[in-house]
Amino acid sequence: MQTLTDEILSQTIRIRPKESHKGTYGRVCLVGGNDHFGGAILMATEASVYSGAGLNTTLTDPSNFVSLHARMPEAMVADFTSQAELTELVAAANTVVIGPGLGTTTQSLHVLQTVFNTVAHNQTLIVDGSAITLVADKSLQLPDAQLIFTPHQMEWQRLSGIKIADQTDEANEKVRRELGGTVVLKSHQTKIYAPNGSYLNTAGTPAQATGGMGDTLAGMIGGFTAQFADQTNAVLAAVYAHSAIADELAEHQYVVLPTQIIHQLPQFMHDHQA
Ligand SMILES: NC(=O)C1=CN([C@@H]2O[C@H](COP(=O)(O)OP(=O)(O)OC[C@H]3O[C@@H](n4cnc5c(N)ncnc54)[C@H](O)[C@@H]3O)[C@@H](O)[C@H]2O)[C@@H](O)CC1
Ligand SMILES: Nc1ncnc2c1ncn2[C@@H]1O[C@H](COP(=O)(O)OP(=O)(O)O)[C@@H](O)[C@H]1O
Ligand SMILES: [Mg+2]
Repeated sequence: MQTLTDEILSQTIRIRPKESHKGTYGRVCLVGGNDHFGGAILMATEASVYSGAGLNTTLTDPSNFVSLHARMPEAMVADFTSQAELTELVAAANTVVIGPGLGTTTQSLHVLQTVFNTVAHNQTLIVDGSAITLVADKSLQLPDAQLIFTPHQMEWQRLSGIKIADQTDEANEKVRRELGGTVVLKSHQTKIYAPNGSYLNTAGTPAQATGGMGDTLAGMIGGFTAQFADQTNAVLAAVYAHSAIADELAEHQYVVLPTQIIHQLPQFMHDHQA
């Protein structure tokens, strides 16, 4: 297992070429946020926007439209209960993030199944939060896409069948191979099991232990994978940046809020581009 260092940032975050436009930096679709968990998809969206994804569209419950527009005029919004909008927008994305605040109702399942039926082999699909729980509970068949799962330990227990106490590298890697794709197993020391090897994130702080922290990471992974060509490095850099920013803030703060990490992103990425 390799330990992540700040080298992953300069290996991943590129100085932007002059001749470029929003289309150069990827299209992200974020799907989630039911009528109880609007905050989750709001944070994921804000994290993708602040990571620099060129175009961001959020598919959510209409009850979240006003708050999304008010906080983030940069993002477009659409109704995830409309099958037509969902399929059209998801099909046009480079990266799709599904799960933050999606919930586990029949409607949530319908949205997830539609996304799974729509995504194609060349698209990156980040499966987070409720989407992981639904895949596990309903034994859903996974789509043929570039899959990135972002479970915390309890979600990984549900998805992999491995109890938290038994989540060894060997057992985790075996299930990753069966699932295909990459697994970001979140904890106080997040581990990333990728097709090319596994990585340990020693950055991060208990000041991060607050609701919405993972929703924010999912949005960052969305923004990074949409912009940066090497998909594994994009995931690793997002995980590392999320924790490294928190560590900097925690030098002077007891708790670090997800939105504070998000607002530091443009400056942090500026300081680590190469
Ligand atoms: N503001 C919002 O709208 C928020 C919405 N959220 C959404 O709520 C839904 C349910 O997610 P939850 O994770 O809260 O619920 P879950 O029921 O999936 O998992 C939480 C449970 O797992 C346990 N657990 C064990 N190890 C853990 C670890 N390493 N990290 C985290 N939890 C661990 C916790 O003690 C807790 O009992 C998701 O869709 C999520 O996106 C949450 O992110 C909280 C904030
Ligand atoms: N004690 C801790 N030390 C370091 N990182 C932590 C700690 N507690 C939580 N985190 C990080 O916070 C995030 C929590 O994700 P998650 O549980 O999915 O949050 P939510 O679903 O509420 O957004 C993960 O990235 C995890 O690594
Ligand atoms: Mg979560």
